[in-house]
Amino acid sequence: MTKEKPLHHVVLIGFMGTGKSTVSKQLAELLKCGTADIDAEIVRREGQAIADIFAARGEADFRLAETAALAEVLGSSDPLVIATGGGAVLSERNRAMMLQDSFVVALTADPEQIIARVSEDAARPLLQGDVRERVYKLLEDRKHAYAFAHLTVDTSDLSVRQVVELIEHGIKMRF
Ligand SMILES: Nc1ncnc2c1ncn2[C@@H]1O[C@H](COP(=O)(O)OP(=O)(O)O)[C@@H](O)[C@H]1O
Ligand SMILES: O=C(O)C1=C[C@@H](OP(=O)(O)O)[C@@H](O)[C@H](O)C1
Ligand SMILES: [Mg+2]
Repeated sequence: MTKEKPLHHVVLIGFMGTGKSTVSKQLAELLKCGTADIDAEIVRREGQAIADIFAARGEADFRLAETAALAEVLGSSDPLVIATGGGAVLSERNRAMMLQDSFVVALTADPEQIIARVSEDAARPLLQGDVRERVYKLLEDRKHAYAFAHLTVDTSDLSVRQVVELIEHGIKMRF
């Protein structure tokens, strides 16, 4: 009988504005482990802001940089809480890497909550123009994209602290 490999990292997936970046930092504090945000890693590796990579090099190039950053971070020997960008799950290769030795948590939120949260920050290149229209269109395109997670947390009516505690509980149940 083959023994199941222990899960090393916690990976947060989910649509833009569901709270991945914010939750990852607080969850890492609670779990007393390191943290990484793939968007921040891309900026560090490429020496360019996310919006500038989209504008100057296009989305396909951004996705290549995203896969490279994800592979590097997942290779860390220290256990990490990892916030991905909302589109990282669109690649089969990325999904396979995430499932290799990580506990994958999907964050969700109602469309109107997402719109309210992302409207505070105009930096997301895929939400330029009519934010409401863009969010509804992308939510439809990605409606099944986050279903591969081990655990899904609807953050709509929860504080960041409550989300963090639910994930901690889910991790305890899993191990
Ligand atoms: N549970 C929550 N309740 C209210 N606001 C939240 C919650 N989680 C995140 N936010 C806010 O929503 C915005 C987007 O959060 P962020 O962590 O950047 O999301 P993501 O990384 O998933 O795009 C931020 O202003 C953040 O403070
Ligand atoms: O959903 C997406 O395709 C994207 C989400 C963003 O991250 P957040 O989900 O953290 O906003 C960032 O990676 C980029 O703007 C593309
Ligand atoms: Mg983020």
